[in-house]
Amino acid sequence: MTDNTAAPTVAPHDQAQILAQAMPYIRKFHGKTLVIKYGGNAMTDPALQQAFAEDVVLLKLVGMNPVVVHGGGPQIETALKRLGKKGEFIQGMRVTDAETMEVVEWVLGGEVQQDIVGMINRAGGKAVGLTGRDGGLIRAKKLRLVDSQDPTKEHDVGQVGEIESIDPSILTCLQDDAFIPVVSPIGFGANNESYNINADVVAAKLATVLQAEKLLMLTNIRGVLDKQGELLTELTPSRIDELCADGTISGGMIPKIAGALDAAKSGVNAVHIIDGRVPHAMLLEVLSEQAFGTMIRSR
Ligand SMILES: Nc1ncnc2c1ncn2[C@@H]1O[C@H](COP(=O)(O)OP(=O)(O)O)[C@@H](O)[C@H]1O
Ligand SMILES: CC(=O)N[C@@H](CCC(=O)OP(=O)(O)O)C(=O)O
Repeated sequence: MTDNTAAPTVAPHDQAQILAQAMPYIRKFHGKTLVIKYGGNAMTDPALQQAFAEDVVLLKLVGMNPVVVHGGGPQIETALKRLGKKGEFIQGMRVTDAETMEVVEWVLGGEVQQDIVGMINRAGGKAVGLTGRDGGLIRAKKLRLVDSQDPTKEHDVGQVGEIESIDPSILTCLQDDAFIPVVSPIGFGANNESYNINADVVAAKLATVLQAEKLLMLTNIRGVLDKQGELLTELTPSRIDELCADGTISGGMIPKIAGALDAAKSGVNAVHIIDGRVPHAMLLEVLSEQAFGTMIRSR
C-alpha cells in the first residue's frame, strides 16, 4: 500500500517553530478582512493556482475574512484574438467597445471566475462567485479618462467604468456564513448597462469600503521596479508621483499603483503589491515577518 502522506521537507522541530511563529499574526488578524487582488497574469500556472487557493482557504480557516477580486486581462486577450480582435489599452485601461464588453463579461463572469471558485472549493473552502451586479455590489458610470500628460485632453475608452458606489452588504452576508466571495470587476450603470472596470481599481475600492486590514495585489512581477529594474520595497505618494511622471511606472502598473495609494490613504492598514509567481507568497506575507514586494505608504 502506498502512503499518500507527503514527507515533510523541513525537520519536525523547524516545522513546529514555523507554525508557532504564525500564532501572533493569526491572533492579530483574526476577524479582519483581507482583500486579495488576483491578477490575470498571476493565475496562469496550475500549481501556483492551487497554492493560491490553499492559502485563501487557510486564512479563512484561521478566522480571517478573505475577499478575492480577480482580473483576467490575458484571458480576455486570448478570447478577443479568437474573434480576430486585438486589445488596445490607454493608461492601463482596455478600450471597450460593445463587442469587447460582451467578451469581458463572458470571460470574467464565466470561465475565469468559475476556475477560481472551483479551485478554492477543491481546497476545502466555500467560494461564491459574484460580479458587481450581484446584490447591487458595484454601481458605475462611464469613465472620463484624463490624459496623464495633458489634463485638458480626455480619452474615450468606451464602456470602461468608474465606480460610483459600492454596496458591500452581499459580501458581509457571505462572510458571516463562512463563504469566500470571489468578485469579478464588472459594474452596472443607471440604465442597467455593463461596465468593464480595472480589477485593481475594484480591489482598492472594496478594501476601502470594507475598511480591510490588508490589500494584497498579486501580480506577475516582484513588485514596483525602478528604472534600473531594482525592487522598490516601499513607496511614498511623492515618490509615486515622480515614477509616474518620468514613465518608470507605466501600463498595467498605473491603475494598480493609483488604487493601492487610494486604499492606503483611505485607512487600509497595509497595502502590498506582491509577486504571485512565488508559491504561497500571500501566506508568507500575512503569517510571517517576511516582507515581500512593494509596500505602499499613505505618506
Ligand atoms: N515600474 C514598474 N514596475 C513593475 N512593473 C511595471 C512597472 N511599470 C509597468 N509595469 C508593468 O506592469 C505589469 C503589471 O500590471 P498588469 O499586467 O496589469 O498585471 P495584473 O494582471 O497582475 O494586474 C508588469 O508585468 C509590468 O510589465
Ligand atoms: C478597464 C480594464 O482594463 N479592465 C480590465 C479588467 C480585467 C483586469 O483588470 O485584469 P488584470 O487584473 O489581469 O489586468 C481588462 O479588460 O483587461
